[in-house]
Amino acid sequence: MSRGDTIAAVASGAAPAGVGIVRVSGPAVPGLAARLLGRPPRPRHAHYLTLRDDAGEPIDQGLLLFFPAPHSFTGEDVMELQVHGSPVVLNTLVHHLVGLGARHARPGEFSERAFLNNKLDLAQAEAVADLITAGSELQARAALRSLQGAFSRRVDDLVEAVTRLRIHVEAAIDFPEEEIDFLADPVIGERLAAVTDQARALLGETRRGARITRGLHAVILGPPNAGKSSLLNALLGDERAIVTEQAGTTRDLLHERLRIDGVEIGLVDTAGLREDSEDAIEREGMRRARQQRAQADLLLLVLPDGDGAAEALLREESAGAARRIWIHNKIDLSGGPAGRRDAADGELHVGLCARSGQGLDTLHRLLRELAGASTEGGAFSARERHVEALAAALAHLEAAADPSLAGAGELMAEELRQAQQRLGEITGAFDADALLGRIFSEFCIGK
Ligand SMILES: Nc1nc2c(ncn2[C@@H]2O[C@H](COP(=O)(O)OP(=O)(O)OP(=O)(O)O)[C@@H](O)[C@H]2O)c(=O)[nH]1
Ligand SMILES: [K+]
Ligand SMILES: [Mg+2]
Repeated sequence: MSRGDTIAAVASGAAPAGVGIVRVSGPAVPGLAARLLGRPPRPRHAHYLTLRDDAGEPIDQGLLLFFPAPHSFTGEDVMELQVHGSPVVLNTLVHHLVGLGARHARPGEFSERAFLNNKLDLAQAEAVADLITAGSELQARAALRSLQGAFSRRVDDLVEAVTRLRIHVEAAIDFPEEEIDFLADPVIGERLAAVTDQARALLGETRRGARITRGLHAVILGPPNAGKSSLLNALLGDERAIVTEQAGTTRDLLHERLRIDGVEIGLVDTAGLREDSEDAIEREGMRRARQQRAQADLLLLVLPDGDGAAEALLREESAGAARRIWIHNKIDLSGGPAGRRDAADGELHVGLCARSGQGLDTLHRLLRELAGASTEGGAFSARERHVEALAAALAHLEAAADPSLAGAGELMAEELRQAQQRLGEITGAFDADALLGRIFSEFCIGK
């Protein structure tokens, strides 16, 4: 199926590079290919050719590959031109193709056509973007699983189960003489409970997938001079932050990326927190630190080992936080043990020495687990958008299962219909033009 016009763009990454690729998709492709080659192209064959401009001047020599519809990325006739990865050559070539009737592709337009031609569903198309921008092996592997349909299949299974239930309930409404019996049937309640459990399980995995895509965001908090910047440097294995014995050394936020065994974690160093300060700069630093706290998936709470007042301050400062690891630093001074510590609060506590690195391996291991590496077995990537849609679908399923709805077939059917609708948004099973525009505009050109 074709979208009418033919689009062209550089599809390869930053030039200069050894090879660059121009991708062309649309009905004009066979004609364009024949014109460039001087004869019709053979499908999926690497033709070696000299590409020439209108005046017959050579632009470059390279390869032409033709993928006839529907067996191509977009599902349309597609041509890929492999040339030298020179920005000048690539731009000249695209310009030449535009002169021959193609149009510059918009960002994400190739993927959008793939979606519109049913080559990919929406979640898979998003996985293409997430795979391309993956910053770690874990993210890349998870995105590839979603691209291959691991996530979409789970959503489709759930849609199928909701649909079957809906048909059942709506049939009962259409045949009112049987409605009473039918809606009292315990099988309905059981099936609804099973579908709700299925949705809840998938929501959990989708949240994990979104966390993998986003990458874990950890914020280091603690009183002045606790060794927060020393810890950041020790984790990164690099003297990124300034460390001095002066309390209040760090004022600004320092954002860094930490990679542990193919897992990526965002780390933020912050100004030391204390009750109050006369210093306007320090106060602003504390305000920024607290602002970061709200956005964190994980707080690394650093305190001098054995400092009860610091611990009390941090309990107050981190109340209601998502997840926290307590880091009892400077064990060389306290004489406390390195590594995991059992604590009455059941939370994660680690003794370490940021200066020597003692105990750091334990922290590395914990971070790696919290970042999702322990869920590697089959984890798929997802996005916040998917989490929201699934959570909304689950709420409708729970509403349908509400005992007060027993016997109210229409209300139950309506909740199921809405659950199905929200699930359909994930894979794009339902028409949603506004949604498409938003999703594909975030892609880069050539994708
Ligand atoms: N003995 C010892 N000193 C440490 C350790 N970690 C950090 N320090 C020292 O503690 C002092 C403060 O360290 P920083 O890393 O600047 O502490 P901070 O929490 O970032 O301080 P502010 O940015 O001022 O809030 C420095 O003199 C560090 O060398 C440790 O494990 N043992
Ligand atoms: K300091
Ligand atoms: Mg500091």
